[in-house]
Amino acid sequence: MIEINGLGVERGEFRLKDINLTIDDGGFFVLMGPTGSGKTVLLEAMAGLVPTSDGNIAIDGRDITRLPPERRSIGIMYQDYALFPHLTVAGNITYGLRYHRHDKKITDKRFRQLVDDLGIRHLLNRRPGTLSGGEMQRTALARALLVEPRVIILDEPLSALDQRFREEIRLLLKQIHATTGITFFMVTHDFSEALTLATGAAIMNSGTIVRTGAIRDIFQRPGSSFVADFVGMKNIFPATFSGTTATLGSLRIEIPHAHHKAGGYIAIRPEDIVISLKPLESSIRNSFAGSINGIVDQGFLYEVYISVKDATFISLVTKGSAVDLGLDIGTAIQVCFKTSAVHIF
Ligand SMILES: Nc1ncnc2c1ncn2[C@@H]1O[C@H](COP(=O)(O)OP(=O)(O)OP(=O)(O)O)[C@@H](O)[C@H]1O
Repeated sequence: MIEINGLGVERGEFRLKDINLTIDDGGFFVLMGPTGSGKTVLLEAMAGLVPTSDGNIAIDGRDITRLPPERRSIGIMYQDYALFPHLTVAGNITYGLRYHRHDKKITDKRFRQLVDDLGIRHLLNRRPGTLSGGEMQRTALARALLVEPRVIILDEPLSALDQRFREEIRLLLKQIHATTGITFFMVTHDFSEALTLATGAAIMNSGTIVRTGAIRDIFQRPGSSFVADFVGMKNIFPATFSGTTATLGSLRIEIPHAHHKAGGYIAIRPEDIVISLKPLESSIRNSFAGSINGIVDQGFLYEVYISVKDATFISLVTKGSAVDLGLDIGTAIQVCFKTSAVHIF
């Protein structure tokens, strides 16, 4: 278990203040927050790369706050991978071992297993400059894992990859997490990534943690307007699935592809919900009759709350359209969204 109590860090003008987190053993913890909120500073403080000014960090009850990085049992994989250009892939992967006492026989076996699991055996003699993004990533991951950390810290590991590799590495991370029992602590900006990987999450803003909990809970009950705005997806509903249909109370919602999990959630971004006075004659498959039960002024836009049977959908509407449509409380309105706008998790 990782326990962070009242942690403070000073970096120039920036302050990380009173950080308190508890992360269970073997969890997959995700840290999110706007740019500049202090996520990297927190990771670096945990890894022992920047000094702390207050509080402490313990792993399994052992206070590591003053220990040097190599004695913390924490592996870190940086956003830019930080591979050494003059070393081969093999040299990069084994680099960390020089700071760790280890049994050569066991480490050699582990090395072979890791390069096979990560599919990089054929790259061992290459230098980082000749590798693709995905290959650099796997090399960095192998380096962080070879020293057998209790915790692995990943700073936006998927952000530099194109969509195809992201999916692949995401699965790989999930698999490594499941098979090694290592606790993962990952920064990401990607909500679908967080939703598929995380067992727990924290949201940061301006150097403090503003919300912790299960990621789905954070989506459903943000607890503050900052978190609600940050997570952005406001239309989140529990649903059951059968083929390409999600059932939400008495509503049947068409979804982009067949989904076979019995229970789960669907989410639709408010900007993806179109409203009209009559059902739309178009390819939009989801169209439901409802009535307006709230309108909130958001500056350039109105946030319009529409009740449809057991659910309330939120749509973002420009002020011009609101006037054109004559929107008011009680107006009967059609809620429409494409199947591709339905996110499933
Ligand atoms: N060495 C430093 N000296 C001064 N200020 C720093 C230093 N390192 C970080 N900061 C500042 O601390 C703040 C938090 O930076 P940090 O890199 O942790 O943000 P982040 O949440 O990881 O952002 P991003 O999502 O963009 O990676 C920023 O304002 C940054 O400029």
